[in-house]
Amino acid sequence: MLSVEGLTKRFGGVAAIDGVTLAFETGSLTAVIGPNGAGKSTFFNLISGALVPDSGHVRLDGAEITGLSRAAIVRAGIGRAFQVASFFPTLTVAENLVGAVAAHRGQAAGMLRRYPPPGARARALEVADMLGLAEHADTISANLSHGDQKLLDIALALALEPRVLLLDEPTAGMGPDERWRMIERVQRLWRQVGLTLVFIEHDMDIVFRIAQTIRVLCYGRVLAEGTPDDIRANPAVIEAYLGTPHAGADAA
Ligand SMILES: Nc1ncnc2c1ncn2[C@@H]1O[C@H](COP(=O)(O)OP(=O)(O)OP(=O)(O)O)[C@@H](O)[C@H]1O
Repeated sequence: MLSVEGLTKRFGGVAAIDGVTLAFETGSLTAVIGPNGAGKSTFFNLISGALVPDSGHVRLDGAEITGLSRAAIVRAGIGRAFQVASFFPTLTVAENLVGAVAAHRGQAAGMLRRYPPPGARARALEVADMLGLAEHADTISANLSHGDQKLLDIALALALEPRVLLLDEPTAGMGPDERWRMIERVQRLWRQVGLTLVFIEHDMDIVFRIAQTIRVLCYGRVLAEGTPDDIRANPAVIEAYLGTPHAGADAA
């Protein structure tokens, strides 16, 4: 289980995350939602080690990971895919993934194109297949569609064999069709790998359709947590975020 306790991060006078205590059950699929500026990205930055909290704890299966380096947190089992793509655009999908697999195994990254370490390409192709990218294995990454570039970003995080995967707005910037294709792939991946998956999402149709549980942040604090049904009916969430009772309520 991933848990945070009393987590706090201030930027000047603003408490972006303010005494947040939350838990994410092993193997669960959770959406983190909230208005702009609620602290969602800061929350992910604190868990993944991009930011160090002012106070509080982050624990994975009881082990303290607070304040560890990003690399140490990845090794502990927390992966993250970003809103902004993080691959090498001039390399193919497979080459990018071989690099990630090899680095994760502590193998030298040099000479990878000509001499990939034994087993690394097979594992890279397996990961590509999990995200539906197998047919693009030899495509130069820069030539992928926007949606496939986001899938590659997730594949790169997956190559590091995380137990927890954080996805920051996986459908950002996508049209409706591409958006649902992405969500279907993410959901399939979650089922297949048995990950603890936590995602930030602004599209409430997606959130209510796929999340098992939802955590709502507002002004850096936990406004509500519960099942999609709990959240839809929560007066504080409706007032602060959803506006009217959610129209997509029957979609789930
Ligand atoms: N590096 C920073 N320096 C100063 N203030 C910051 C920094 N990062 C975030 N903040 C502030 O912290 C608060 C929370 O920001 P954060 O980006 O975490 O919210 P968010 O919920 O992810 O927003 P959005 O939905 O718009 O992405 C905001 O008031 C923001 O201006």
